[in-house]
Amino acid sequence: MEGVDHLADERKKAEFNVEAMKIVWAGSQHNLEVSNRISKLVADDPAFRKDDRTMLPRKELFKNTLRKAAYAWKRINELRLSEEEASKLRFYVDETAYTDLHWGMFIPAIKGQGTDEQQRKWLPLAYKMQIIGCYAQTELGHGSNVQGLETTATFDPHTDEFVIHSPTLTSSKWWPGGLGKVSTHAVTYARLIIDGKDHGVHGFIVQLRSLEDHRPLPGITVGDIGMKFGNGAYNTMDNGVLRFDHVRIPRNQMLMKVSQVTREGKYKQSDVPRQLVYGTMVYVRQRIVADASCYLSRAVCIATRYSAVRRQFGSQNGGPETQVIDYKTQQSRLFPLLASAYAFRFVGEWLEWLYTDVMQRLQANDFSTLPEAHACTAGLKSLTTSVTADGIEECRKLCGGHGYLCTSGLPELFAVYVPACTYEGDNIVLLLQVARFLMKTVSQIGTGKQPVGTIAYMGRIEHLMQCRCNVQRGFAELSADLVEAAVAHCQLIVVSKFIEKLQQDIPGEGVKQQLEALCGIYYLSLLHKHQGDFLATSYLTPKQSALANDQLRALYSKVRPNAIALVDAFNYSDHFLSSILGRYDGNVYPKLYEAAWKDPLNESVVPDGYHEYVRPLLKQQLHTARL
Ligand SMILES: CCCCCCCC/C=C\CCCC(=O)SCCNC(=O)CCNC(=O)[C@H](O)C(C)(C)COP(=O)(O)OP(=O)(O)OC[C@H]1O[C@@H](n2cnc3c(N)ncnc32)[C@H](O)[C@@H]1OP(=O)(O)O
Ligand SMILES: Cc1cc2nc3c(=O)[nH]c(=O)nc-3n(C[C@H](O)[C@H](O)[C@H](O)COP(=O)(O)OP(=O)(O)OC[C@H]3O[C@@H](n4cnc5c(N)ncnc54)[C@H](O)[C@@H]3O)c2cc1C
Repeated sequence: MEGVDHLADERKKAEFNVEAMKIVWAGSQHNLEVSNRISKLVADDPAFRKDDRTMLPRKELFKNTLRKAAYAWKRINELRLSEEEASKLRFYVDETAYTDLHWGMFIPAIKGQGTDEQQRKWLPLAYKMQIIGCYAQTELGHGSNVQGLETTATFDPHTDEFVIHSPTLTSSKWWPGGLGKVSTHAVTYARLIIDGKDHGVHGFIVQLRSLEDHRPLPGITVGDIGMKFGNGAYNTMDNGVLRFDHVRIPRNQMLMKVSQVTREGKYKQSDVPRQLVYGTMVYVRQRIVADASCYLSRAVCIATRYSAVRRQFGSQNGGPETQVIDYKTQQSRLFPLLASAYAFRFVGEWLEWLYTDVMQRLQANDFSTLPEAHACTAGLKSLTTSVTADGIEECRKLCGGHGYLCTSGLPELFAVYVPACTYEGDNIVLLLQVARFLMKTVSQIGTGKQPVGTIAYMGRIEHLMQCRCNVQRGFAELSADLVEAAVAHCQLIVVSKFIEKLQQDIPGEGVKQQLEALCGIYYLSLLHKHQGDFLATSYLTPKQSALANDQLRALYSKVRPNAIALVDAFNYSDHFLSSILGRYDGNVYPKLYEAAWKDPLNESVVPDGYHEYVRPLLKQQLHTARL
């Protein structure tokens, strides 16, 4: 029934102030106000419709994305939105587009690695979208191994230019988002060669397409790499292939904050670590952690609301059947994901703080926290994206058969999200970086150096103090175990940041209690999952392990009446969720029924192809039957 809130009874059960929880989730009253305003602006505008996305053929889908991106930009200018509001608008438009890379990587790369002069020249053009840029690092042959990139940038002292070249097929740039069909410029990573000497990988601003007719400039071959996983999803993005045939760019288009090439062809390194060339990746990994909570919470919101609507078995004396959310098995799969969404929100907030702190230190030439920032961004990116991708798929299963329909919103959410486990650093490769950092720390503890920050706890572990560890020896052989250690380290960060959040003043009736319950679910479910490790290492006795499990079940019961309100606190509009199963009003069945009839296959009663391919079969059966 239209207008009826089928989840009203569930909402009445809430034992906390949902509006106050919305503020906690948003980060502040101000953030909540901006989110409300901008999400409504997008939801109310039919130009941002997205319910047909999974049905559109690629070319139409892509053109539609271009239209939406242009329209979003028009609205941003008409309404004079601030940078914060504009980025919220792109978030609520909820369609992966070339603009993500322009704002998310091209501009940050110039800001982070360009000199003041370079920033003055390029940023105003980019901010006004008079040029559109992408981040062209990965090649056909190498993605993870950045030092293995093959594209060359050879300095020509006669003309004061770099010659950008793709010497092999495997050196073709491959994957950069926005490159395939739209970008006019790319921050391109290439090996710097001066006088035959290879100085390693550096960033260069290279124009790819004419600003007049959008054709590739001489020496440039560029296109899209083809369809990707799922319908709609990441296919709104033009991930591209790019080859250079001795393309010349002026010397001042090498990004020169970290190192410089002089007019005479001298290579000079600033007094900063060369790893700052990787700075854009650190920035984006930090953003990806913040995003993980958004994706996971969307899936959890859909699965929680639907689990309260869906009933199976358990009818007593002709009464209603049991809501599937009341099954302990459903709770034990769903509530740890609900808790994870909140946990990732808070660790994302903390990581943003850590990143800002590192940036401020770098300004003051203090590079001491860079390795920790690299380990935290790499490790948390890996942990949160893996859990989120698996969590979205679990939410699909929690919704039974209907979860498999595109109208549930879950298949597209999974398809668009799952590459986050690969892009911006393959998750295993990133965990190996964390493992390396941990092993280095162990070796330093042995020499008496006290670890600080997120590794301070290692200084309190007695047996680590006796360790004499060489990072290289045995590392490869033990890498699978070291990856597990890296995950455990990252989980510890997530748990400790959740606990630190609870130590803050959190206003709103019952809000803190709910967060305490969720925090308990987060760490107790981890403890339960890994109880074998805890028992094997005697960190827990079997009795303690059993008690922890009892406590976990008790927390599920505590959260159960609050579950719907806890997902309402994410404050997602029906437009943003784009899911019949996750509708705010829970009016699932009539809407599923209605939507089925809107499928293009149902436009005609007899399908195209019937007369060619089905009718002859039936005729043949009639003939056989007569025989
Ligand atoms: C609103 C904004 C939202 C933006 C969101 C946009 C989303 C758009 C969606 C998708 C975009 C996707 C874009 C991409 O995928 S871009 C390509 C990303 N590529 C990668 O991530 C490659 C992964 N590989 C690497 O990062 C590295 O090469 C490495 C694997 C980490 C290191 O390899 P290697 O062992 O060869 O190391 P090096 O010799 O290069 O360096 C050794 C020392 O440096 C330290 N290190 C490495 N990386 C960093 C870093 N980033 N920062 C600081 N320090 C770093 C490393 O630990 C070594 O240190 P040590 O002390 O041990 O010597
Ligand atoms: C949707 C999408 C968007 C992207 N956007 C961009 C972009 O805008 N710009 C850009 O430059 N790039 C982009 N990329 C590329 C992306 O960054 C790389 O694909 C990613 O860094 C992984 O590198 P790879 O493909 O070389 O994987 P590989 O390293 O080849 O990984 C293959 C397998 O090998 C394993 N492996 C690799 N090295 C090791 C090791 N040392 N030890 C153990 N196992 C190892 C990995 O775990 C994985 O299982 C994008 C990729 C995708 C999927």
